[in-house]
Amino acid sequence: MQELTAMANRLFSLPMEEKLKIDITKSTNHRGYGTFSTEQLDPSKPGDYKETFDMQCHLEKDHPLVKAGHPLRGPNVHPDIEGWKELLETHYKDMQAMALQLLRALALAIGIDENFFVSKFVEPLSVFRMIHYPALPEEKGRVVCGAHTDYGIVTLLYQDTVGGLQVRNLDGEWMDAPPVEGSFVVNIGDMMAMWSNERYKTTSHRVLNPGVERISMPFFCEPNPEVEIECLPHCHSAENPAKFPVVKAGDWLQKRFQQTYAYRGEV
Ligand SMILES: O=C(O)CCC(=O)C(=O)O
Ligand SMILES: [Fe+2]
Repeated sequence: MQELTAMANRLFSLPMEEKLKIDITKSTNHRGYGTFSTEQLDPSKPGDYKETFDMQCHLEKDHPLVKAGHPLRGPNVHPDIEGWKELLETHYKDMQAMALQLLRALALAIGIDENFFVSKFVEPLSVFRMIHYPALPEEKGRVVCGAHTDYGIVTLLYQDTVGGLQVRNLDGEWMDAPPVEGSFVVNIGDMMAMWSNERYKTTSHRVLNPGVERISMPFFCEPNPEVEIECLPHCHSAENPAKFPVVKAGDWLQKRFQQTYAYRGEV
C-alpha cells in the first residue's frame, strides 16, 4: 500500500491540465481522473471536496461486450507515470482475489455454497479508486465526502493514518472509524443487503476533513453486470418475505452512478 500511496501522491500532484487528460467525465465507461465536485454522494449537500482516480476490469476495445456498447465496459485509462499501469492492474487483481476470499466466508455464514458468490464475479464490475482530500485547515470537520451507502457487494477500504472516516451505527449515531495499521475497513453495499434480505446490512458512512491532507483507496467489489440480485435461499421465509425487487447488477450500478455524477445523467 505504501507503493500505491506514493503513486497516488504523484498523480494528484501533477498539474491540473495533465490530470484532465484522463478526465472521467470525458470517458464513456466511467474511468480516469475526477476533479473536485465531480461526484456528489449526498445530493442534499454541495459537491464533495476531493479528487479521484477510478479504474475497473480492463477489456480491450475489440472485446464483444465493449463492441456491444455496454455503458460501463472498456479499457482503463492510466496517467503517464512510470510503473503506474503495471502496479495498478496487479493491485486490482489482488484486491478482487481478497474480496472473493471474504465472500466465501460470507457465503458459508449464511449456509449457502462456498463458491456461490465467487461464480458471479467473472469479468466483474468492481472498481478500484484512489481519493485525495486536500487539507482544509480553516474548515476542519467539514463533510468532504457526503453520507452514503456503497452500491455494490462489499467494499474494502484502505485509509492512511490521518482519520476522518465515520460510520453510522444501528442507533443512527455517527462514530469515528479510526485507521488501524495494516487493515481495511469492510463496508457492506446495497446489493449485498438486497441479496441477503438485510442479513448483511449496509453501513452508511461519510468523511469529515481532518484539517490535513488525506488519501484513501476503496475497492468496490461488484459482480458481473448480468447477475440477478435475487433474495438468497436461507434469507427469506413465510414470516420474512423478500424485501427487495429482483434487479440486474449492471442496471443497479448504472442507476446509482447517474444519481451521484451529473455527467452520467447524459448518457
Ligand atoms: O475516503 C473514505 O474513507 C471513504 C470513501 C468512500 O466512502 C467512497 O468513496 O465510497
Ligand atoms: Fe463509500
